[in-house]
Amino acid sequence: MSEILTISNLNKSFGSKKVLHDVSLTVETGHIVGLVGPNGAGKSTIMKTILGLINYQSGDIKINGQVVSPTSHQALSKVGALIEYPGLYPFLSGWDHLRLFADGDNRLEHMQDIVSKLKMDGYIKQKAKGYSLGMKQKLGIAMALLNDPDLVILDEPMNGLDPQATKDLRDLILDEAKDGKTFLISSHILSELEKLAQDLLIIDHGSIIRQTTMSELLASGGSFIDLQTSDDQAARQALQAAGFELTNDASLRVVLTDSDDNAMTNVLGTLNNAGLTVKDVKHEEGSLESSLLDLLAHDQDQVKE
Ligand SMILES: Nc1ncnc2c1ncn2[C@@H]1O[C@H](COP(=O)(O)OP(=O)(O)OP(=O)(O)O)[C@@H](O)[C@H]1O
Repeated sequence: MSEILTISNLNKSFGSKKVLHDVSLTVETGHIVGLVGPNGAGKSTIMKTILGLINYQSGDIKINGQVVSPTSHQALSKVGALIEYPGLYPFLSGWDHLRLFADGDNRLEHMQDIVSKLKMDGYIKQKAKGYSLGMKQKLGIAMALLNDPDLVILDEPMNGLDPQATKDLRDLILDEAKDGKTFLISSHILSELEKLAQDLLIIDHGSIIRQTTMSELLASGGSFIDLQTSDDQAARQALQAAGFELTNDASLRVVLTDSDDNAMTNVLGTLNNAGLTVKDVKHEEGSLESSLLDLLAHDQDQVKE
């Protein structure tokens, strides 16, 4: 496997405020990588430094082995990006925007192709000043993908997209990744990222607290049995007395361990023996959201110590 992007010991301050602390990460060629973390953690700042849009105090950013900085852009010729909101000219049409950005021999073909894939045919010839948030966002994504980049950096690309447009974008990203393109995507819509990303970079307070794969993180989130009974308080006591681990929240949730193959039977048997009626039961796998919240809570505890 080769790495298309490597960042080593990146430090960035705005005035006296330090926002990136020794950030080191790698992005494998052809992978879809999610960059996740709380508001203000430093996701956009990392993306902007990768794109040479802002300077940094120390560290090293390389794309395909070439250094990137505000004064060294060569490697960025094969990078497409959408950061925050796309800067659009209100009196030009979407098609005009694409024409301004399109490069290479088959540019008209590429433009039509991306317009069709993102289902923008109906309004692409209209002036951008009349576009909705989602239409603008799609145009920004189209511009990022237009010139067949090797690496695509998307900051909150699902912002403003309706469910159909979100699915269209997901399918497009998955298709492009199959053809070997690499994506670095930040998003707060974790359920969407869960369907897309195979690798994850988790950032908190300007530091990468974990670089992992989606499957590894989800597996670490465990699985559960969620229950509703005729008397949840009595059910909690009966299950705890029988040795089951329960989560501390208000719901009645049994934590499953790998070693317990008959957990469902045993849980239901325990409740039955206690004379309780089970009204609802669900087997739930850990989600990206729950795994991430656990990790961030753990990081907060370490910051306090
Ligand atoms: N131009 C700037 N001047 C001063 N501080 C800035 C500037 N840009 C960002 N910051 C600060 O840097 C920190 C990281 O911001 P950044 O926008 O990278 O976070 P983020 O993870 O993208 O957040 P969000 O999820 O809210 O978009 C924040 O504390 C922010 O206030």
